[in-house]
Amino acid sequence: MIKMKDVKKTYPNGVQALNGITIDIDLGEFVYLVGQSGAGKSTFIKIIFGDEKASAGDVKVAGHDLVNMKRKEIPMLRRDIGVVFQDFKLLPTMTVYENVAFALEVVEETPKNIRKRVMEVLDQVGLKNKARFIPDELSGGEQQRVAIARAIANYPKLLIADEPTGNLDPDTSWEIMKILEEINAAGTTIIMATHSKEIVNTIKRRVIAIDGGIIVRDQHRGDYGYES
Ligand SMILES: Nc1ncnc2c1ncn2[C@@H]1O[C@H](COP(=O)(O)OP(=O)(O)OP(=O)(O)O)[C@@H](O)[C@H]1O
Repeated sequence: MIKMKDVKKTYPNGVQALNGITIDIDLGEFVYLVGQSGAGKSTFIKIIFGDEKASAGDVKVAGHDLVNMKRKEIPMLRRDIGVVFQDFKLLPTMTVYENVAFALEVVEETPKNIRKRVMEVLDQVGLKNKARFIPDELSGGEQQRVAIARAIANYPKLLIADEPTGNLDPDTSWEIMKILEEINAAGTTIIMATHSKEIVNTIKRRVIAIDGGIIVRDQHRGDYGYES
């Protein structure tokens, strides 16, 4: 699903955020990405969904060659990847329904299929009854569930979550984790950057630790390994 070889990233200001990352992540895996602030987690994630380009090395994601990819090909890559952020990034003037439908309209799904699929994913995240609400009328956990529904609406092979529970209280965080586990159990590969020691040490999965732009640990059913 993801194959990186000696990937480096130097930002225009000279910061070397990634210093030689080599990694294989298989279809269906659930991977935590851990590391201190500034370690390079977000940069790693941005390279995977084509938000930043590697300065050197090879990057293959869901069959796409990201190094030789042209900008106009990025939408094709994004069809295979759903992304969820710490701050939800919902469109504030649109309803829950419209936020999710939007993700399907841009890939030119038919109106009939959009209606069916939006209600299906809202049901999956337990928010069918809030379809007409706007984001401001929802709790943080509910907003994150809408963001997850939007991210999976187009059946992505890969779901990337950059600190999805970072703004949520512990109970709500466990609800979000339950949903992510269900999505993974249905076959979607998940990569989740997190600072939550409790989550990583409780729901045991592969742990990739990044420090100073390199992978310092890659452990099957690993621990968080830092003080939170
Ligand atoms: N757009 C950018 N331009 C220049 N430097 C950047 C940019 N984005 C990140 N950096 C730098 O690259 C390094 C890695 O940052 P990155 O955001 O990948 O870390 P992180 O592990 O995700 O941190 P956090 O846990 O705080 O989100 C840091 O030194 C950061 O300042």
